[in-house]
Amino acid sequence: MSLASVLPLEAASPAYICPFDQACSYLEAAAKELRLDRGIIEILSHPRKVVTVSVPVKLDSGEIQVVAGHRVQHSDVLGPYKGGIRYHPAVTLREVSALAMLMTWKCALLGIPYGGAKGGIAIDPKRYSVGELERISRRYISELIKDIGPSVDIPAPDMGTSAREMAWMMDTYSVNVGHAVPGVVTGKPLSVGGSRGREMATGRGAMIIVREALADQGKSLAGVRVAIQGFGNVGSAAAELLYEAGAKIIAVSNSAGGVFSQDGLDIPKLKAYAAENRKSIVGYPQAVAISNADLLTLPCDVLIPAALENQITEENANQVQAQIVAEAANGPVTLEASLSLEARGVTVLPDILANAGGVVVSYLEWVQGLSYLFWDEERVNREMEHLMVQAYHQVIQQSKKRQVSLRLAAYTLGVGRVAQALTDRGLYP
Ligand SMILES: NC(=O)C1=CN([C@@H]2O[C@H](COP(=O)(O)OP(=O)(O)OC[C@H]3O[C@@H](n4cnc5c(N)ncnc54)[C@H](OP(=O)(O)O)[C@@H]3O)[C@@H](O)[C@H]2O)C=CC1
Ligand SMILES: O=C(O)CCC(=O)C(=O)O
Repeated sequence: MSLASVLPLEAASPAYICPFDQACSYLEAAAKELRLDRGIIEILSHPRKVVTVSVPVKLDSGEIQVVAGHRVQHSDVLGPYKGGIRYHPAVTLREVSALAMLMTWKCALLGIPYGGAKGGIAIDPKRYSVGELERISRRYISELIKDIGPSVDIPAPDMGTSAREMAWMMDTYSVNVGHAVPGVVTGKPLSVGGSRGREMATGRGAMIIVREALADQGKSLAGVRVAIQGFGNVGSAAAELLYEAGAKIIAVSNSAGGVFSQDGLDIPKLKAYAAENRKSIVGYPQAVAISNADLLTLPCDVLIPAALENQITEENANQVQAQIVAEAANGPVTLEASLSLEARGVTVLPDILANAGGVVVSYLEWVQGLSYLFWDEERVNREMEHLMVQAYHQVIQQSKKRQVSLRLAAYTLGVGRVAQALTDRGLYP
């Protein structure tokens, strides 16, 4: 039985690519390669717990609106559930379920003692005031109070959320239980027990993985031409760090479109422009305007999709000109597109590896909080880099040993570790 029979069907256009079906296909492929028992696959293809809550919010106008909030806990075989909370209009239960499953494999691949979860609310945060977002965040977490906790399920930021929302959530949880519980969320501001380095962590992790992949091809970051889709937390941090390392960032984009410069964008100037223009990069004077679709097919060495799922599909995969595609977003390349890119010799660095820097520093934040001892940024970055480089080499080794793609190598490692723990714990009926 697949989850399709458990999750309600959501509005589907003919072009709809179900993220949960994609996630299950990856699981199936890894399980086949590992010759896993059907019973184990059955367990792992179902989230352990799916919670949907109604979140009533009083808008500034006085009107009451009710939005749906989800939290999907895929697996806690290796430790507490872990994963971000997304605020985006396209959030669906199937998407959140897929992202929760990816978190399970990501944490296992990186060797951090967590399971996988994800949360989401189908709102466009740009359409709400700060006060409304605070009320939504607090009510959502109040509704989930019995399902989360520092040793149960630890949320973190994802698209549309940041340290600000994590502080509200930490406060709401703490007030509910009667004492401060910083460990209930990660990605918090430093003032309430956040970790140095968390804000840049996902982008930094992506930069490290790209650097390692280039090194394997006898190249360095210096002078490499990079295009980045998405200029939010992940995309802008990756752009900044790659720029500092000497790469030429020739294009970046956000939901409104992109900017391109043949000679490379001045990323600090572009960030300053975005800060002055309510995060918008559109209209940046020292570049040419391009569309998101154009960005993906630019001639460049490295393409970093750092926004939404399903951006590179069967439709445009054969137009991608980059030699390396680093999935800083979750699920930006579909299964079919991945196969098509790999068949052309393009290196696809899979999401559960390329964007794991965020959850690794979340783990380091949690460890620091639990031990009441906070590190300087240099130490946080060093510990993160160690885990990222180690995972990268494990994936490369696995890929060579099994003669499979990097994605399948990463999945076999993640899925294999969870399956092993499941069997050792005796949870396999
Ligand atoms: N934050 C984290 O620590 C982690 C995030 N990720 C993944 O990285 C991705 C990005 O997350 P994050 O940077 O945190 O999110 P943010 O909300 O900070 O930024 C998202 C960026 O994507 C842009 N965007 C949205 N829709 C589109 C579109 N249709 N085309 C092009 N760009 C678009 C946004 O543009 P605009 O500002 O105009 O809306 C914004 O620039 C997600 O897939 C997330 O799951 C993975 C691991 C950890
Ligand atoms: O930092 C975390 O705990 C989770 C980050 C996340 O949601 C992700 O890696 O997709």
